Amino acid sequence: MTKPNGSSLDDHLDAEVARDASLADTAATIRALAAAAIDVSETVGRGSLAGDLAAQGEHNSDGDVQKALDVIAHKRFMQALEQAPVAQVASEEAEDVVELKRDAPLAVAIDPLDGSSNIAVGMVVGTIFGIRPVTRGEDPNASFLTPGTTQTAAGFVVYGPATTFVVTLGNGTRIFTLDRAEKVFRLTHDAMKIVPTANEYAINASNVRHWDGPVKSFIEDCLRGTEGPRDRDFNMRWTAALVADAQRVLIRGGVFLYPGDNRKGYAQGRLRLLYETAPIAFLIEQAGGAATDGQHRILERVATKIHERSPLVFGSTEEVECVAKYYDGRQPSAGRSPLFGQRGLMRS
Ligand SMILES: O=P(O)(O)OC[C@H]1O[C@](O)(COP(=O)(O)O)[C@@H](O)[C@@H]1O
Ligand SMILES: [Mg+2]
Ligand SMILES: [Mg+2]
Repeated sequence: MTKPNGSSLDDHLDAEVARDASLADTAATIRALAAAAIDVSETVGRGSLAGDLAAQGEHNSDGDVQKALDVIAHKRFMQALEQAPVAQVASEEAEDVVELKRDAPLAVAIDPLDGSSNIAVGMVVGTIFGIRPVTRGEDPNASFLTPGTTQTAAGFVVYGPATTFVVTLGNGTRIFTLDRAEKVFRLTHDAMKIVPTANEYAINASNVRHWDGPVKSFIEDCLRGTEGPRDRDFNMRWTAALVADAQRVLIRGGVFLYPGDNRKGYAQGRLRLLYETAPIAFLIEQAGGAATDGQHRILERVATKIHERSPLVFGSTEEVECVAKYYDGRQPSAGRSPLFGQRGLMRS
């Protein structure tokens, strides 16, 4: 049994290992990641006093320019994972799989610093990770080319006004908040339950002209509010850090979309399957929500390469299901009733 609010992440991990002894290595890895997160939190908290954390460096695996904080976080988390029972790491900030302890049982996919565009403006950033068993074989990527259902744990850290550590080991999703004085993560949100429906959506609406028909129709019907088929008004939020949007959805529901679109290189959206969408999907499902690529469950998706992207729609079950209806034609208003005349603001 998990201890009440205020109990430490360590206590929770002990309880999880008592429930299932096979989680001992996973728990040890989470402890190492949490210690590193406290260090990264301190650097983020110093802001510009820590130097130019947004200073630009090399290009990473995805072609994004690495910022100083991306590199600091990558190094600190790699250092942590070297001390854990981890054989392989797939990091956003490393082109190839990094080999650690040869005979160790686990593989970790990590986005050391999520929300990089927020660094320069002192806004929320985070870290995302997914842990899965090692698959031994010829292919050095083999451990990561398995469905998200093989994850033994997933989590993310939000470096915001408070630093939070959000984690699941397959037995519910919990939020631990950093007690800065004692340098301990303490339980603040036990066994979370995402409300099945809510009037809030998150999408980067500047991409409207690039979206496909179902996404345009879904968002347009949200915008039409009580005058449209949804018959209720919606609010919109976009933090530009997946971790912060995910934490909001966990706490008060809603739906997040980063779909594929017709910009060059964005057919599968922007987010990476192994260290962004699959861990978030595990956490969301463990809190009673849903996570799809628009139609299909993210956790069943299998990567073919370590930096593969995937579309992501997650949140309150009824909202995620509603998006699927626009994709498969079950939503009668999909493709008609435009906002402005015959041709909608967002429909081509
Ligand atoms: O700038 P956009 O297209 O709105 O994308 C924002 C999304 O990109 C990300 O910043 C991608 O993460 P990285 O910063 O790790 O590359 C997400 O956190 C966020 O949801
Ligand atoms: Mg990211
Ligand atoms: Mg990143």
